[in-house]
Amino acid sequence: MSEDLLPTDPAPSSDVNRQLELALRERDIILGSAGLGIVYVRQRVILRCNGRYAEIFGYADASEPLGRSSVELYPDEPAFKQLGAEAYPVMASGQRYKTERLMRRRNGELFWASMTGRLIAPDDPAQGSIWIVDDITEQRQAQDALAAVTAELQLILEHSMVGIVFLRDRRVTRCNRSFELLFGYEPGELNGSSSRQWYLSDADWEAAGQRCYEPFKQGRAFEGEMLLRKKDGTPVHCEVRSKAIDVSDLSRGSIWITMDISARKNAEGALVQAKDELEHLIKKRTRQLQQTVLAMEQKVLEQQRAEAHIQRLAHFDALTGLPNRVLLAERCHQAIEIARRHGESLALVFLDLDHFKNVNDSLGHRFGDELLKTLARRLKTAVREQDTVSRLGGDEFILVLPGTDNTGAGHVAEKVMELAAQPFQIEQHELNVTPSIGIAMYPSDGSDFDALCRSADIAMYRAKQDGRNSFRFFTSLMQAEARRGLQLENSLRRALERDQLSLVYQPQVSLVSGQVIGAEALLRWRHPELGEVSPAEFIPVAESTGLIVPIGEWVMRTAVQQLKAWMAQGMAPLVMSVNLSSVQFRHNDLPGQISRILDEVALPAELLELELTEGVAMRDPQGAIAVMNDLHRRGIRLSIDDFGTGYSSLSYLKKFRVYKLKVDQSFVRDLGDDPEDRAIVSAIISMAHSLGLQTIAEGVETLEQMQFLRSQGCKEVQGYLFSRPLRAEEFPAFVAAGTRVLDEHAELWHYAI
Ligand SMILES: Nc1nc2c(ncn2[C@@H]2O[C@@H]3COP(=O)(O)O[C@H]4[C@@H](O)[C@H](n5cnc6c(=O)[nH]c(N)nc65)O[C@@H]4COP(=O)(O)O[C@H]3[C@H]2O)c(=O)[nH]1
Repeated sequence: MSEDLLPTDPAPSSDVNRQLELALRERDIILGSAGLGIVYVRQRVILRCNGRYAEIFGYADASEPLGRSSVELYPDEPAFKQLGAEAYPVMASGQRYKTERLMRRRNGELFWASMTGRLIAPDDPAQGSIWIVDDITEQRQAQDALAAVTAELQLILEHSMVGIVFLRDRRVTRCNRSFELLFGYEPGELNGSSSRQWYLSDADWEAAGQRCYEPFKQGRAFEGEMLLRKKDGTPVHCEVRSKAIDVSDLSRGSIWITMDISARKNAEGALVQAKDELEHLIKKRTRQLQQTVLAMEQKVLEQQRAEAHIQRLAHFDALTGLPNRVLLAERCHQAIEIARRHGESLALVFLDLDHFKNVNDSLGHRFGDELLKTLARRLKTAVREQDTVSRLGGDEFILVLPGTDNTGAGHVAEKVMELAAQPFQIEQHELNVTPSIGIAMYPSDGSDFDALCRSADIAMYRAKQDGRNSFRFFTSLMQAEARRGLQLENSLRRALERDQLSLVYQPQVSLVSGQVIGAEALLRWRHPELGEVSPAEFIPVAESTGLIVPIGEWVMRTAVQQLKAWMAQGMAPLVMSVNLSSVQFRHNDLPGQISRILDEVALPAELLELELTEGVAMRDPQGAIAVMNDLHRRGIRLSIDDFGTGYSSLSYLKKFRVYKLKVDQSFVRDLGDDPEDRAIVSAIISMAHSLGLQTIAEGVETLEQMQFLRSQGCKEVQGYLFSRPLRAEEFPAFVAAGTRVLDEHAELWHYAI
């Protein structure tokens, strides 16, 4: 190998030669075994090289390159020259020249070579140079790869969107721009600084260090969210992922990948808030809905109740709970239908309490209501399951009794009379009432509900007329009378305008002086077809239709005009009594109306006397007292007509501004043979005296009656004994002859006196 590298020199002596030869051999062996290529080049020609050199450049052995131009070893001539230009100045200064270059193998392949060259004689470059060459292609490739990876990593680091920081001993060794931007630092500002600065507090910093220690030690990544701070102190939510660079040596530090999640956190916060608000809203809405639903349920319930109530009201009487007229009509229609199909009869019983109004007026509606409720309960006990007991209103009840004939209806009516007759104990009061009952039968008295009602009503009315407290079956005669009532009503409407009304005057005589001291005006109606109609028949019709108001005014005006006319004819003044219906009495401005008439006629008020029945004060005693007071103030006299027949309350009587009581003719009629009537009449007269009231008795037909009345202290009388009601033109003559009547009975008269 030595000959491969060095020129063979002649040996100076055998020993010396021998030693030199050995030394050269050692050197050759060393060079030959060297792992690096070594070449001796002079004047661009390869003079010597070792095996490794030949191997590197692709020669078969170390002898093959010898004598070849070293230029071939370069990629091209310029490369060769460039090396020469760079290397020879260095080598000429005695230094080694070191470079890494691309060189060319024998097969033309380029490879990276590290080359270290030195001139054998720096002062004589022509002596050539020795180069140590190594094939570093693999190393360069590895370096390139590493550089590429490093560059890539650098790229990643620099352009990563997330912040990346390398810490050692918790100080920044390196970080990317994103990390700096994340925390608001200038480029490079963080290098070498402590990580403490982006923690909010020492405690946080310590805690973070402790939290990541364990994962680092185990080679795991630490992951978590942290609230950190920017350079200016602004808090920033970060997601952090960190790992020790070398698990076996934690002192080599760690890498931290940091991401700003403030936006996400804010969004999450906003989301949580929005969710909370939504939940709150939903809860509120749910509450509202629940309330609405509740309110609606309540409303529906109320509606249902109201409907049920309306339904009940529509079909049942609120006071007694009995079916009302509507339901009664329905049931009656059904019952009639069944009766018609089976050819059966049916009874409709109309019940009305006598003088029930008095209970209400005297004790109050509460008592009246209680009485009606009790009566309703009693009535239900009187009938069968299939019967209907209903209340029409007021004190009117109707019973429908399917499959009932006259006998059965009569029994029920008697039973009802009994039940109604039993006293009603309401609070501390024991009340007694009597019913008047009318019965109509299907099919004889009506083929439908309305017709049966009308018939029963007529029958009931008849029961009342016949003295009340009784029952009557409807008859065809009643039908005729009812028809007449209707006819009267229609005719009465035109009676005034057709001048069919007139007045007659019944003299009133003083039992003290025997003189005619007054006249009672009594109304007469002469109908062209019906003839003379009794006021007892048409006055109730006039009252029920309200016609009594204009008729009454006419009576008043006619009566006072008549008195005025008589006086004008020379008759001594006397008192004109005019009957006043309770309907008139309740009419607005009665006192004013009477005063106007008196003014019109220019008659002193004290010559007019108004006869009121006891009933006028029943409905509204206080109002009646006020009207009486008003009339009294105007100087108009008041008397109570038909005294004893009504429902007088003595306590009210004392307050009434009346000056006279008129004893009803029903008591006078039987004075002769009824001790009870005598007792009543004497009681009325003495009571009147004790109240400071005068008395007049009506319907006096006999001397006995007159004598009795006079003996009891009654001062005035009227009746057929003295005179029937007279026509106006007859009256003055009677007054003139009046004493004659008494004269006829002068003996008795004197006896009586
Ligand atoms: N049996 C008998 N009867 C006698 C006797 N003396 C008089 N009468 C009659 O008895 C009635 C007395 O009148 P009244 O009690 O006010 O009863 C009156 C009165 O309540 C009412 N009335 C009559 N005219 C009017 C009027 O102008 N206005 C009002 N509101 N009612 C009147 O009609 C009722 C009946 O009147 P009249 O048929 O005129 O019947 C009169 C009269 O004709 C007698 O000795 N024996």
